[in-house]
Formats: sequence, structure tokens, C-alpha cells
Amino acid sequence: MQHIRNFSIIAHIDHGKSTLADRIIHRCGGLSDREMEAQVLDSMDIERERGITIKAQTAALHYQARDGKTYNLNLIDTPGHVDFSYEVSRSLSACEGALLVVDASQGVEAQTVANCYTAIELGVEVVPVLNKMDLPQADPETAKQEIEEVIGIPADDAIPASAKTGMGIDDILEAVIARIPPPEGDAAQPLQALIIDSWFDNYVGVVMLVRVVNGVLKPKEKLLLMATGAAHLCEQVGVFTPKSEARTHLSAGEVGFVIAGIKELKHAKVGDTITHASKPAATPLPGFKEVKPQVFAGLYPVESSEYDSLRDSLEKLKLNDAALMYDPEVSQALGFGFRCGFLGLLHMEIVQERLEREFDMDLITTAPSVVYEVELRDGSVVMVDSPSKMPEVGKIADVREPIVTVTLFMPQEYVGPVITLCTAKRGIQINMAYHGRQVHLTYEIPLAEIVLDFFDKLKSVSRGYASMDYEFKEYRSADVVRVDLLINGDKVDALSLIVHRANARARGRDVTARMRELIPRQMYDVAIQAAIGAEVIARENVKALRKNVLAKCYGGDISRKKKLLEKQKAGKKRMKQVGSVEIPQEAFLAILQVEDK
Ligand SMILES: Nc1nc2c(ncn2[C@@H]2O[C@H](COP(=O)(O)OP(=O)(O)OP(=O)(O)O)[C@@H](O)[C@H]2O)c(=O)[nH]1
Repeated sequence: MQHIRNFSIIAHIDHGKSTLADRIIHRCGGLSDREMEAQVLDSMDIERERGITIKAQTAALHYQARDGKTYNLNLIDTPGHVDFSYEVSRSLSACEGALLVVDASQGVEAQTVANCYTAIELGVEVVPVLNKMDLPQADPETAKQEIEEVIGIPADDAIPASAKTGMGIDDILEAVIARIPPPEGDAAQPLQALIIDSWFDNYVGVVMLVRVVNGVLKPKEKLLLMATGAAHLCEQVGVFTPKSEARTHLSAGEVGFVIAGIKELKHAKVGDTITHASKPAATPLPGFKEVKPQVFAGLYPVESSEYDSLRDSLEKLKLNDAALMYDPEVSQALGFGFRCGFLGLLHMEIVQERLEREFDMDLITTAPSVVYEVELRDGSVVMVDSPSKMPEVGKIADVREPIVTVTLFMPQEYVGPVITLCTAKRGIQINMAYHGRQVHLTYEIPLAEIVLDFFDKLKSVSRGYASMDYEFKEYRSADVVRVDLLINGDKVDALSLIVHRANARARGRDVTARMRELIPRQMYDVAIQAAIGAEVIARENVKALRKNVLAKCYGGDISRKKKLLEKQKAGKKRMKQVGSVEIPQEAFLAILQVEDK
């Protein structure tokens, strides 16, 4: 076990984690030059386009060190975005060490800190690496100062490197061996293997990525999954180099995959412990925190006939995205669809995009909402994840909304605009500190405001230079109300919103004004209203058409008349009926798409 090192790379987005991982894999002979061309560890299409890593992966490598010995290095990839921090902690709990990659030209940013704290909490040894040293604007001294001041770990021996040119790669590998401890554990003890990740493979069924903590895991043994109590015959074990390679066994301290004829992903729960059925371990390993979705939205097929295939697609997606939740939901205006729960906005966008791209779905997504804690007058408490589930005003004693602690980093010149933005978003300043070239702000802000458009606004007021991270703090009483949109007195359920009372009128006016542009003139006047309960807070009118279409035909030409009627009918197909008024599908799309602008 002395020759094994298990480590991850953690970094802020774009600081070079994937490039460095590929470099290390290449250096250790895991891949040929041609295979290097495709960025290996980022395997999904969307990831490649967005350049973010979503699913944790791993590579088992060999490195001949300067001491002449050959070491087995297990590199476990971690995702780099705030929505996926739970996956970072999962990957890290399989490691003894982590390389903290900091772009020497940018310095410490929000996820540098968040991920590093996760590592420290888990007792993982952190080795700072200053990447992008090839850039003329690299400033390693300031970056070191930031690491020491902001994160509070020594950075004197941070390793200067360039994932791009290959500079410092051997120094990094030597540091992995010298500074990261080998795994502890006992191969003679009963088997305990932690499931770090699991996914469904069309050919072999469920694949589990495990960290063997104690004991030895071999094919043909009867395995017991401790949480579910299910027994399965181990068919194959192996490692990823990053290509999959079968092995005769996985021993204490090692990370690798297990295939055990499991047909359903829900039986291979991430965080569960695998042991031997014949000689089980006394206790399971401590698992992981369950992740709870924070952001909810309705997903509806544009064509109602696509409902079944939307359900099938969601089911398939959930197989390798345990954090995705969904429940059937019916909307008067949009028909049958699903209420879906996501970790954050990026997670929502990724799911939407995968559904559209990989599963060829056309979707309408309602405005995202957070989960409110509503105390009723009878003393009971309900969790409300959708405006339509918000109880009647008269029944509510108190509404509490989720508050998050937001950590922001930005160069000094953007502090003013960022503070203005945070204040406009009902933020409360907790702290402000100067470190190197960065200012570090801490705010408490309602999650609902973050979900609305905070990322986009932050990027625009800071010209892309500010970075942020947030974590849940607590539920706090809030004066929020439900704003309904009514068309000729009928509520359009899909367009209801929960907003802070202070913003209700402005939002109401905005939605009614936009709706007015989108509803075609009808035979009669159409009233568009925004209301809180019975109180109307905004109103617009769509005037009736003076003449009907047929009036143009002078009553003479029958074929022309027919054609016109035909045309009207086709136009009606993609209409949704709300009460007596028909609204084009596009109106919903337009309103919902610009909802957060
Ligand atoms: N000049 C220079 N550019 C680098 C270096 N390392 C990475 N880059 C570039 O920086 C950008 C981001 O690198 P990635 O490796 O994708 O960053 P990442 O941290 O994996 O980002 P996520 O996958 O989004 O978490 C890419 O355009 C890389 O080519 C380096 O050492 N020098």
C-alpha cells in the first residue's frame, strides 16, 4: 500500500484542472498522443462545449519516481461548478490528497476557496499548484499571498507549473508522492468498499466506482450491499487507465470499478458500502450527505403527445444524475408535464439541454422557483416548491424563504457595482476583505434572487471578473406573495410567480405588458391582469378586432373563403385555451424565456 497515492484535482472553473489531468495521464503513459487530443476526463458532449466537468471520473496511473520506485497513482476527477460541490466532496472522500490548482494569472477565486475548504474538512492533504505560469501576466507571488490569506494554508512550497507547456509536471508528481500520505486500511479485515459513483452501461449494466477501504474484492464472490441488503455476484473488477482494464482483485486502499450484474441503478446507491455476503463487515462506512434539490421548475412537452417520451427521457437521465428529481404535474395552460428539482440553475440548464439534444425533446420550462417553508395558521408547516402549491393568503401565518451565504471574489474596480447588485437583491453584507488583487465579499442573499438572474447580472457588472459560490444558511421569514396572471378572469397557472412584495407590482406590470404584445387580437376585448389574491396590481387590454376575417371576402369567392378558414384552423393548432381565450404557444415560450431578464 506504500506505493499507492489517491488524489484529486480541485480548482476554480477554467483554472486548468482538466488540462492538468490530461497532462498527468499523458506523462504516466495512460494514453497515446492521439488519444490525448480528445480531452479525456471530460467525456460528455455538453461538458466539452461548456468546458465544465460534471461527472467525476478516474484514472489509475503508473509513475516511476526520482527515487527509482514505481508508484500507483489514482487520479479522481472532480467537477468544478458550485452546483456540483457534493460531487467534489464525494470524490475527495476517496482520496488522501488533492492538488489545488490556482491560475497564477487570476489568483484565488470563489470555487478555489469552497473546494479547498471541502478538502480540509475531509482531512485531505492539500498541495497548491500555481498553473498557467507560461502566461506573461502570471504573478505567482501574489497568488501565493492570496492562498495564505484567503484560504489560510501555507503556500510557500506551491508548485509553479503550466499544464499547457508541461512545465512542473514532474515536480507535481513528486509532490504527490512526498506530501500525500499512502492510504491506510487493512486487506486482512472484512471487506468494506465505498461506492463513490455508479452509472448504467448498456452492455454490462450497472458499473460502480468504489474505494476499497478494508479487505479485498474479487470476481466470483458474493457481495452484499449494506444499505439495501441485496446480494449480487461480483462479475468483474478493474480500473480505468482511463480506458477500462480488468484486474484480478481490488485491495484495501485501491480505487476501481465493480460490475456485479446489477440491473437497476437504484440498487447501487452512491455512498453505500459493499461487503462480502459470507463474512460481512460489522458496520457500513459513513456515507455521503443526500443532496436536496434547491431549484424547481415545470417541464412540459411542446407537443402534448410527447408526454410519454418526456417521462422515459427523464427516467433515463436520472440513471446517471441522482440529483435530478421529477414528479408528474398538470397545468391547465400547458397540459401534462413534470415538476423537476435541480441543484441549481446550471444543473437545470444542463438537464434541459440534454433532454433537447440527446433525447430530441421540445420543451417549455416554467420560471424556476425555490422551496418555501410555509407555516399555516393551524400551526402546520408545508414545503412549497411551486407557485401553484402556495396556500391561500388567508391560511398563511408565515412564509420563510431560503437564505444563502454568498462568497464573492472580484478585482477592486468592480466592488462598487457588485455591492450595488447585492443590495438590489436584498443582500445583507457580512464581511469585506482585501487580499492581493482580489476583494472578498460575503453576503447573505435570498436564494430566490440568486436563482432569478444573479449569475448573469454579476458577470455583466464585473465584465466577467467576479466569481461566486454559495451555500445554504437558513430559512428566514420573508414578505413574499404569489402573483397570478389572469386572462379575462381566468388564472394562467403556468405563469404564477412567487415574488417579494416590494417587487410584485413591477413584475406584475412587466408580465402583463409582455403578454399584451403576445396575445393576438380576438373577437372581443381581452383583459390581462396581474393579481395578488383578489387584489389586481396591474392590468392591460387587448382590444377586440373590428372585423372578422371573412369580412374581407365580400361574400363572393367561396374558395378564397375556405382557404382563409383553413389557415385559421392551422394557426389554432398550436394554441392553448385559457378560459375563453386562445393563446399561442409562442406566448408562453416568450414569457417564460425572458422571465429572468
Ligand atoms: N496558457 C495556459 N493556458 C492553460 C493552461 N492550463 C489550462 N489552460 C487553458 O485554460 C482553459 C481552461 O482549462 P481547463 O483545463 O478546461 O480548465 P478546468 O479547470 O478543467 O475547467 P472546468 O472543466 O470548467 O472545471 C483552457 O482554455 C486551457 O487551454 C496553462 O498552463 N497555460
